Amino acid sequence: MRARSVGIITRIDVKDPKGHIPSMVKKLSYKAKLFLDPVTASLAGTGEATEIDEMYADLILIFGGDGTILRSLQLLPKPTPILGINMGEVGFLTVVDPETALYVIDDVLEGFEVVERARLAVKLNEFELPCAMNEAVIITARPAKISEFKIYVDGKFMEDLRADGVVIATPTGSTAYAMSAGGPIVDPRVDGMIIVPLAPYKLSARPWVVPGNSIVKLELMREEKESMVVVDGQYTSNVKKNDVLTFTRCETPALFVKFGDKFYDLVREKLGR
Ligand SMILES: NC(=O)c1ccc[n+]([C@@H]2O[C@H](COP(=O)([O-])OP(=O)(O)OC[C@H]3O[C@@H](n4cnc5c(N)ncnc54)[C@H](O)[C@@H]3O)[C@@H](O)[C@H]2O)c1
Ligand SMILES: Nc1ncnc2c1ncn2[C@@H]1O[C@H](COP(=O)(O)OP(=O)(O)OP(=O)(O)O)[C@@H](O)[C@H]1O
Repeated sequence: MRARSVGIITRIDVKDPKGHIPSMVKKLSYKAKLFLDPVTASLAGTGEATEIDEMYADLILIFGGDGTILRSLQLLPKPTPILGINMGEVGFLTVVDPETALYVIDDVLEGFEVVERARLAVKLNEFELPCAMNEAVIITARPAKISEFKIYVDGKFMEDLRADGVVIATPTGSTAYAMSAGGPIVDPRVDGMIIVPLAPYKLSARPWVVPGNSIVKLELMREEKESMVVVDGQYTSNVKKNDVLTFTRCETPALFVKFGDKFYDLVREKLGR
């Protein structure tokens, strides 16, 4: 693919002492039509800004950490290839080092390949929530309270759990919250959905991996204990007894610019610390 228009999104509290972001804007302004989010426009000293939900571009550059990628994915108006430049702490999804970004972009503008990453569609009863790149977490609204729910896969009863909650993750999200909760690390090329109980009050409870095209349903059982569903740490909604959450594959995967095959290096280098 080639990019004739590029959107640039920057983490709100970014620190950029070396001026990587204004340099990128200047360089790209000769090569492509640019859409700058308000943070980027202010750093670059240009008057014109475009909100993320108005960025109809061929390519999106994101200066930030993983949270900035997750947030942008929920706001972008159409599926667009993303290249993340790490201006955050961990940067598992932001694979380009800011020191090399100006060189990397030359190659990318010559043409790039796109990798699809599966997302999760989340429904609360009949109401569609934003698709999850990492996961949906169902968790008690009050700390140190226990929730109770039943999980079904393709109409078959899987198990009932009393627990703090449960994480339903994509393979991409397997290295995030799901990993911390004891779930397996899953290569993102695997077509699967990961179900990880959070502090289950049950000796036999274990994480599950089910096929990526499964229909997973979760039914809340307890009346008096309110819970929440949180999508990618960005979107939150309250859930209550008899609510049913449904998880399926999202029709629109996330698109990332292919940048080496770094998954195992990233796991070793970023999560092994
Ligand atoms: N105990 C935990 O591990 C825990 C708790 C809450 C949220 N999270 C994760 O945080 C994400 C939201 O990110 P945020 O930056 O807005 O919140 P945040 O600032 O609280 O950061 C959470 C951390 O998770 C890392 N992370 C996010 N996605 C990742 C991925 N796919 N692989 C590896 N690491 C990843 C981030 O780099 C960051 O260090 C959620 O989707 C959830 O996965 C993790
Ligand atoms: N323009 C913005 N407006 C509002 N919130 C933003 C904006 N940019 C970033 N954020 C939020 O700020 C938080 C911190 O950003 P981010 O996760 O990118 O950095 P980080 O946590 O240091 O990096 P990492 O996730 O790689 O460890 C995230 O929750 C993100 O959603």
